[in-house]
Amino acid sequence: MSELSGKVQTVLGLLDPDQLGRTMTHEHLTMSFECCYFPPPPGDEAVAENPFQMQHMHWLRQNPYSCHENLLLLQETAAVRDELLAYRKAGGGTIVENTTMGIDRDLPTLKQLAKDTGVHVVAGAGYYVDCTHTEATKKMSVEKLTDIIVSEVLHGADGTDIRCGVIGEIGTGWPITESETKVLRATAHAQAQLGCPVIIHPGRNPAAPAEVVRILQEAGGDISKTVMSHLDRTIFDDGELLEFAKLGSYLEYDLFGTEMLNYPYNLEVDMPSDSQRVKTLAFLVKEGYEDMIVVAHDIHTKNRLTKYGGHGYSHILKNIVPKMLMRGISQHQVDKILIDNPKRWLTFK
Ligand SMILES: CC(=O)NCCS(=O)(=O)O
Repeated sequence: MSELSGKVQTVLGLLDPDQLGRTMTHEHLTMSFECCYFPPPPGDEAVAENPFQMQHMHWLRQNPYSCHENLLLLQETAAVRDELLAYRKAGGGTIVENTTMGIDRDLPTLKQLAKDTGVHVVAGAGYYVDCTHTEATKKMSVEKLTDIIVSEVLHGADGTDIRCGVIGEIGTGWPITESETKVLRATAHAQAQLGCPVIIHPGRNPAAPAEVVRILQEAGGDISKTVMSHLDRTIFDDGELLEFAKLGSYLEYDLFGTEMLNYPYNLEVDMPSDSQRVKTLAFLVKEGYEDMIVVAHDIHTKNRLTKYGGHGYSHILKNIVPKMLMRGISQHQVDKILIDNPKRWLTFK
């Protein structure tokens, strides 16, 4: 039996799962999202150049990806430190930090933030979406990719001895590219060796999550220890959602706090409001999936920090939990979503 078995691996070392407490399963504390820059609507170029003023906050919420500076969360470590202290005060215990290779993962900063704030931080291994894969990555065999991912969990990543405690977010688009498929197979092989949690960023198409599950399953992955992220912008039809839920992955609603009229990466998508997200959670609970739901904010741009008038990392604990209770999700079920489900997922087999 490995020393990881029955434990959770944080950036500060192994932890007894009972110590995790309330857990956000998909956040970023330091990263760059430059890879996904989207040009501003015609005529808005000047606002995009100088966005951080009170009168531009609504514009930033509507166009978060159209301003280079907004994509540099890695410049905000001091603000994030304050946010994590507030998160602890609000009853938070753990954050899964999903930054992988390609979007400026910074493990020493994560370790320092965990030390400074007392929040447990679990870091992510592996690769983000295809456009961030280097030429060298694209040429690697599945075996080589597997070795790298395994090493990030067992020995440390990015030239440090800081170990990742989860594989992901593993980035995939739609359609899934050849390089992303290799990374998914490597993820499944590494998971089979390590018995570790996996988390996936699916492409923006309702068929994408099930296709990822198919590839992982075929390569020997454990879907019962896999989180499917971003369902709030991916599957909208209740019937399709229940079909996907039957495949057995954790179901993650992780864009709490995001309200956006035109989702630039797929204009077909109507981004839900927080009220609609809570309604979907209540639906899934009613259908018997209370043991499979996990939640987060997926903060990946500056404007979502409280420093810039955003909702911050405590929004779910402070505002969404009361709304969940009001909409018929019991305290026991809320505790499953915030504590028990993340704990089960994050514990190595
Ligand atoms: C960092 C990240 O991948 N966030 C998800 C953004 S998306 O618009 O929901 O794909």
